[in-house]
Amino acid sequence: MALDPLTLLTMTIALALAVALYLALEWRTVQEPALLFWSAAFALISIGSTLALLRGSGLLLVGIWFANGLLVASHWLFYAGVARFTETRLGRAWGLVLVIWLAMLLLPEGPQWSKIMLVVNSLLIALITIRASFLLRPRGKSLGAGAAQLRFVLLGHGLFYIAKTFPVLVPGTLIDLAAFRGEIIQISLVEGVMALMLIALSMTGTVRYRREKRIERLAARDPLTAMYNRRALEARAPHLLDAASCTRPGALLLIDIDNFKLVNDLHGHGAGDRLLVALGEMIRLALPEGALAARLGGDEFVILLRNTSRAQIVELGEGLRERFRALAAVSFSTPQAVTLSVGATLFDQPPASLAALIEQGDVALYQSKRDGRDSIRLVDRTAHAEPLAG
Ligand SMILES: Nc1nc2c(ncn2[C@@H]2O[C@H](COP(=O)(O)OP(=O)(O)OP(=O)(O)O)[C@@H](O)[C@H]2O)c(=O)[nH]1
Repeated sequence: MALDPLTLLTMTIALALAVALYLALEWRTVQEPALLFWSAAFALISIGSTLALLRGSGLLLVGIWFANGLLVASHWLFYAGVARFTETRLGRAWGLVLVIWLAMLLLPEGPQWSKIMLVVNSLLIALITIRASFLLRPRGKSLGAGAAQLRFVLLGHGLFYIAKTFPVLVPGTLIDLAAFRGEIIQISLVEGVMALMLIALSMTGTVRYRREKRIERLAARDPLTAMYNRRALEARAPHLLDAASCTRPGALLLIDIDNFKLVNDLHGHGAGDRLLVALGEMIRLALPEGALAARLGGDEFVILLRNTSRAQIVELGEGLRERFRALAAVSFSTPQAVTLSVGATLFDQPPASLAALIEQGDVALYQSKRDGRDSIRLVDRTAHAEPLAG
């Protein structure tokens, strides 16, 4: 069954309106501004297609030139949305597209002008759409699977609009925008309906993918220090722990603030929070390449090292201990010094689990606390273990 242009146009109006509403609702949940641009773009397509119905009543300026112009404007909004999504600045030159569109409102009617209108319109849409697809190319960090889909859908849509200009330029091709007749119009409408669905699907996919990644990132982080939390460490540790061997031992450093409660009690919880953030930053800056760090909770932090040695553990632990002691001393006055205790364990066999390793670290940490705090205790569990170091 062949669908006539009017039926296709009516389908376009309904579909574009539904997509505009859907994207607006999606925006309410996701709060991604690109969705608002895209929703407005689909609303414009719906308005433009409704106006296009008026050409049958002889309202050619509104029904053809203005309606087709809205199609250009809607693609421009697609592009603005993609620019927002990819955090790209829109150049001023892109405003020219709207100027050309306004200028086209002045075109007189007639089949020849229909052709010129169609070519200029198509090239503008192709330019905008291909540029939008270009913005979605992978750069450094991936924009995700949804963005890759959107990129190819927009590219295909742009190439279709370029291809559309070729038959228009062949002498004798029938294009009568006023009577709404001709094969190109028919093909354009079918492509339009398909593109509407594909673009809308890939747009929501793009935004949802980013949202899921953001939620994943947030779920992996401790909100105060932005370090990995225990769950994130558990997910990432096995890779590092399994790499331990006699020639490439691994280590865990369990770090706990001494007398931290005094900071909270005497200077307020906010001061305690600032100290935790400062320690997190200190750890982050001291972290060797390939190491992992996390805040386990409260005032307890952990570092996992790969391919390390006793000397490296002591150097790292002592460095942190000294810097933290100096920082706490100048920041807060307390009856007892606010310092760091570090319990470390060196291993050359993959441990049974991260929890088991943390338990071993706890034993060393307890020794430090019991012996007066402000120190590092190391338990060497390698085959060539030397006596405990202090
Ligand atoms: N400011 C702040 N305090 C916290 C946070 N989480 C836990 N705490 C506090 O950290 C303190 C940790 O307690 P402990 O480790 O037993 O106290 P401590 O004074 O460091 O004692 P030692 O470790 O034995 O030296 C408690 O007072 C908790 O209320 C947080 O996110 N922010």
